[in-house]
Amino acid sequence: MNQLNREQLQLLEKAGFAFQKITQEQVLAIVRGEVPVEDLDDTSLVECLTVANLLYRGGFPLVSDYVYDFIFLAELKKRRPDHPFLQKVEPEPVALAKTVPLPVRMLSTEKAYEFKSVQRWAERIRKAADGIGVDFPSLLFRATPKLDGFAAYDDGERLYTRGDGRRGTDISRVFARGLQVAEGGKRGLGPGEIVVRRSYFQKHLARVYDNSRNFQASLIREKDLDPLAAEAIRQKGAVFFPFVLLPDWRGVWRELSENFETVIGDLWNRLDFDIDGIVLEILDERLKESMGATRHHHRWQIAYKKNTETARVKVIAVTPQTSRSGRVNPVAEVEPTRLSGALIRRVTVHHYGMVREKGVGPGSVIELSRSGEVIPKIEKVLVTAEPQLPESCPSCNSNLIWDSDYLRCIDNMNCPAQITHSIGHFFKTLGNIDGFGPASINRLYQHGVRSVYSIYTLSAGEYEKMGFGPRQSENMVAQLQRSRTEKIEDWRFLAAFGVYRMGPGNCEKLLSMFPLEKIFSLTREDVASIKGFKEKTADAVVEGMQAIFPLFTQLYELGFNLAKTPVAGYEENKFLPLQGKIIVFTGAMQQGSRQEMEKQAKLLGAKPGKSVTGKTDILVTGQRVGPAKLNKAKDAGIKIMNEQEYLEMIRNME
Ligand SMILES: NC(=O)c1ccc[n+]([C@@H]2O[C@H](COP(=O)([O-])OP(=O)(O)OC[C@H]3O[C@@H](n4cnc5c(N)ncnc54)[C@H](O)[C@@H]3O)[C@@H](O)[C@H]2O)c1
Ligand SMILES: [Zn+2]
Repeated sequence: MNQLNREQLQLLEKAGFAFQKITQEQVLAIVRGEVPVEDLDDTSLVECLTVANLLYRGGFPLVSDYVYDFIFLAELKKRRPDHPFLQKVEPEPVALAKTVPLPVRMLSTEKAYEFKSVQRWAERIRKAADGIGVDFPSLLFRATPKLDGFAAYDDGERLYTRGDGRRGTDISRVFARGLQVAEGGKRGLGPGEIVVRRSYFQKHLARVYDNSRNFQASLIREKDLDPLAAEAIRQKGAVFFPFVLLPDWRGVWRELSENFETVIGDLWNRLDFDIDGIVLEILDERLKESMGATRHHHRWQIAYKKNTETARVKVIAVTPQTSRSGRVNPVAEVEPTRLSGALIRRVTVHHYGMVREKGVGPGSVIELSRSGEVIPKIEKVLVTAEPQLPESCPSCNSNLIWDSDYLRCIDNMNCPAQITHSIGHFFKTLGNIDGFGPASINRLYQHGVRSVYSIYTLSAGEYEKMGFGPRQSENMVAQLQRSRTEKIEDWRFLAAFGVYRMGPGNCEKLLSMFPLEKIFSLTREDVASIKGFKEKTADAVVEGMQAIFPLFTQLYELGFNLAKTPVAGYEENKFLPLQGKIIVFTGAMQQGSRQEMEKQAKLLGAKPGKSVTGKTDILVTGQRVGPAKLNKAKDAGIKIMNEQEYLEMIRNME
């Protein structure tokens, strides 16, 4: 694709769009993945989004939804979260025509391409429900197929396009032309979409149009209907489908989360219409009202989408890589291939068991997808080849053993890969220190450094002797010093040791049940009592804790500035009313300074936070608080109280 096609150019022209900052060639180079979106300046990026959006709305999309959402939009969100383009419903090109106010606002939806994002959305709903006393476990969710048609609103008399969400265009003419409401429905059922039946499209239109999106626009055209459109309307191949008539699934969050794939899969194939996702929403009107909407989407609704783009790639070689834990992971080097906006050269294969069984070797062909948001995944092995299995560790050359599906290097005392990756993991997890990337760690290793502890004990002079520059050496020592004196959560510190299964999340869980001083005397029963742990993993965790004990003690005694995780139900804190709550104070307070309020909250067991994050429980607002901050908190489902409400609450608690 070197040029936009005629239809696309016409669409842009009709919408009054002119290339200004960016050229047509540049847009296409971006679409082909030759120019990364990161290289665009803000104006060009927005221009690129505008082009993609206009072409999509007009029926001739330039890129897939995934690329649009996760390459283009995501970049703008990252750079300019407040950019006006993100604050509104992406406009339809027909907005140039005369518009009329819509009877209700019609918004876009928030998107999720991973179950994890759906979980985060549910978490926000849980918080909002707690905030107004709605019982979350019994809250009903509804899932419906997301029709991939042309959005419209039917008030019984007129039919409107969605327009900019507030004002649409009157397209009642399509009903006058005989368009029917789907499923024997009647007029006036509110929002819905004009859609084309899949079977009808295949039989009558596929020869002329690439997809039904190309065809949809012709149904609402102002000019005389073309014969294919007239016929599709007459034969009910095209209909207006109000959302209230959609087949659905209803149930509580627990059912939904436990059977997510099944619920989604069942709905995905229920209709004879193209769909581009499943819409999830809650049914409680009071909660919906309290959660409200941004200018872009309702907070109580989300669209789960799938990235269906796949690519077939040829494997050039499979390279073994020893990880921190001693697992030897197969990494397939592939012929560079573009997939959903990224150039892919290497793909991690799950394990050597898969390499062996599925025949992933030089010359094999694999099918990749990017179902998640970043990492490519191997869907299938299409052409097999002789696998090459390493016999010894690529790093230390010692023999490998099979541990179920994994190959493992067991010489963890002397394996350079295991040692350097563990050191790297420590600093990366600590997250408050620069200058200890792979290159520096490898140099340290070459000069005999084997543990994080010795890194902390080296002087600037000693770093210089290893070949680090004088300024760099000074800086490394200063960084190390700072990493010990700056406050850091104890769970983060523990997670840095990289015990099996003990990532940041589980460390925080563990430390909210047992204080740091107790964790080396935990029994397997203690560990198994943590939610999500089974006996077998508990054994491994206890063993892993024993293994890090010597290093942990060494480092701990250097005196890190650890912030204790409040221990729930632990004797001394038992009756604190705000136990474990993360509270952020913002704005000018009346009762005292913000510091004083924070101190008081701490005494009641709370953890004051500096800024609003997903973990915040309560935002207490004083005078002069900007709407941006409030909206952010609202978006995250955080309970918001003004100073008076807050003071009253703690008075009642005390
Ligand atoms: N590929 C591209 O170039 C390109 C360009 C622009 C936008 N897009 C896609 O479109 C998205 C934005 O489009 P949008 O603003 O129309 O939002 P959207 O795709 O989230 O759609 C929101 C609309 O979905 C409709 N809908 C269909 N089935 C529904 C159901 N069961 N329940 C409720 N609503 C239902 C409603 O009309 C609602 O207005 C982007 O995030 C991207 O995925 C793609
Ligand atoms: Zn090794």
